[in-house]
Amino acid sequence: MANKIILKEINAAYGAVQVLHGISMEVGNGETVALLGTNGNGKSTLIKVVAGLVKPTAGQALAVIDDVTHDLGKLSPEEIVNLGIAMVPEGRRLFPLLSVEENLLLGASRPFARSHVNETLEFCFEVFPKLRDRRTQRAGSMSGGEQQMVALARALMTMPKILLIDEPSVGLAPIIVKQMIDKIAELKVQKGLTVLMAEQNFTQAMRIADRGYVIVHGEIKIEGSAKDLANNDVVRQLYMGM
Ligand SMILES: Nc1ncnc2c1ncn2[C@@H]1O[C@H](COP(=O)(O)OP(=O)(O)OP(=O)(O)O)[C@@H](O)[C@H]1O
Repeated sequence: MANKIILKEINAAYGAVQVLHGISMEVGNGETVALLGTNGNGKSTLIKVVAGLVKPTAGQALAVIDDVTHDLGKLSPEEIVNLGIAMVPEGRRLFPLLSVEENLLLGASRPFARSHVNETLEFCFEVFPKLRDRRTQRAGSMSGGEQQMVALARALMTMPKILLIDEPSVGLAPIIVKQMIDKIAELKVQKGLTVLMAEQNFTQAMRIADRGYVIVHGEIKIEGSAKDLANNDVVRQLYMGM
């Protein structure tokens, strides 16, 4: 059964300020697609459109879940989570005073996930053994990398089919970024996920992405495979200073 995202000519605005201009893109079943671009170009806003947190002012945001098409513009964020689309927000947004385990359990709020909570929690602890060791520790006292693990695991607790990940590498040391990106690739295979990931770190993102889209000032400027993008002059200028 296929799980996809299809965006058609999406515009989005904060008040009078339009930040997305006619974005059309697709994330195919089982694909990992990277949304690339430097700060403030609209990556987070686009992720939020898919999560239902920002409503498009024009265009259509569709998700296909188990072969059924849904219009995301007409659904609440909660309904979108219930469909099987989970977001790992930028900056992790954990409950700092709650324990690691309590944060994870809050992820299992949708009815389908609630009935599988024990096995999903066990799966998360197998993926991130450190979280099992630290299950009673307050999330706010974990390191940045550990907090990113909690945020990723909390999204997995919703038992998603499509995973949206906003800037997983922000504020993390290079070695931790590499581990986190590897973990996302591993999870995608294990769970057969469709993944849309916003990331500024071009090299790390394109290590695991099947394709990428580069957003500049709220428009898609370039799209292609990792190889196409790495050979593109504009990308080389933007990311590699060449
Ligand atoms: N809640 C908001 N209200 C008003 N403007 C906003 C809001 N959120 C984002 N913006 C503006 O929208 C534009 C796009 O921001 P967005 O966060 O989508 O970019 P980004 O590429 O994800 O960058 P970053 O990695 O810094 O989050 C920016 O100019 C930003 O200032």
